[in-house]
Amino acid sequence: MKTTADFLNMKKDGEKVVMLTAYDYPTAKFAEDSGVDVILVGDSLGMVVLGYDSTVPVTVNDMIHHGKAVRRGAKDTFVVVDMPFGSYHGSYDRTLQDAVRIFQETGANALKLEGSGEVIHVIGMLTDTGIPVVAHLGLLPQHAGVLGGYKVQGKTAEAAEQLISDALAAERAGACMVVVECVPYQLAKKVSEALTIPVIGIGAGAETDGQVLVFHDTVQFGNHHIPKFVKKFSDAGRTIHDGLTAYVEEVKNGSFPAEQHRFTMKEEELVTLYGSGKGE
Ligand SMILES: Nc1nc(=O)c2c([nH]1)NC[C@@H]1CN(c3ccc(C(=O)N[C@@H](CCC(=O)O)C(=O)O)cc3)CN21
Ligand SMILES: CC(C)C(=O)C(=O)O
Ligand SMILES: [Mg+2]
Repeated sequence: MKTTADFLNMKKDGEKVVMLTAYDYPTAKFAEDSGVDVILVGDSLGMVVLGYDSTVPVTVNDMIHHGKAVRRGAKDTFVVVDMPFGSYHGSYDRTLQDAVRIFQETGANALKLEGSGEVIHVIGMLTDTGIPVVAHLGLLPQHAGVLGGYKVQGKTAEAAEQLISDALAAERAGACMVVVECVPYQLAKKVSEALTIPVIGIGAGAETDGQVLVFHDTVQFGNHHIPKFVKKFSDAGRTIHDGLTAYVEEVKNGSFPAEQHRFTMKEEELVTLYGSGKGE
């Protein structure tokens, strides 16, 4: 299992950190077997596996349910779990209670929080408690309602400067990693150069310390909208569709199940059952 210290060294050595989302046991196993460095149990699960049209309806219990399955599937991979909408903006006590629950019950190695401002204090508070924290800046999907949709962030010099200072503040507060989502590549590069901790990009170009993608986008699992910044590395959706239409067709036309898919009763049992050797 890699540690936060290993990720710092990877950045120093110029080795990219590969992060991928997973939400269940088999996907976590695939991710671990493929050599992914960090698995993110993203609240994007609300959209790609629960069918909501944003991440806002996702609950602490949802994150725990999926986080536990991922942990069981990837025992040797660093697992980060997203804190869901509204779970870290209330009182200190409630935030700590939710964070401790997610961290203890899932066995995650770190929690991820979207935003800056007040969230910087929360990063410090959780780090002081002993919970490693990944910061998430740029496009904040939990703020889509306020931001007016999923739009590229940090496009003006002023917004870019703000994002750099937010990233520095997150690092000072103790964050072990930063995810920057949907920002111009020139800004992502500047942020990566400004920080000691690894900066993981999504829709942020190639000049970050690592990349993260949503599993269902990477392998085209499902017929959801796939953002422009995604490369489709395989076509699982097509493979699954082809397999299932063949299944339907073969049941309908009687070619499945075949002889090798059935069980047979012995001749003497058939004699007892039917009084003759004919079970057919
Ligand atoms: N399937 C999936 N993939 C993701 O990467 C993802 C989620 N869901 N859900 C949570 C957030 C939301 N994210 C998104 C979703 C859509 C766009 C998108 O459609 N962006 C536009 C560009 C918008 C612009 O030009 O300002 C695009 O065409 O890609 C971006 C990020 C990233 N995360
Ligand atoms: C898009 C990534 C960074 C994320 O937060 C998620 O999958 O929820
Ligand atoms: Mg998320």
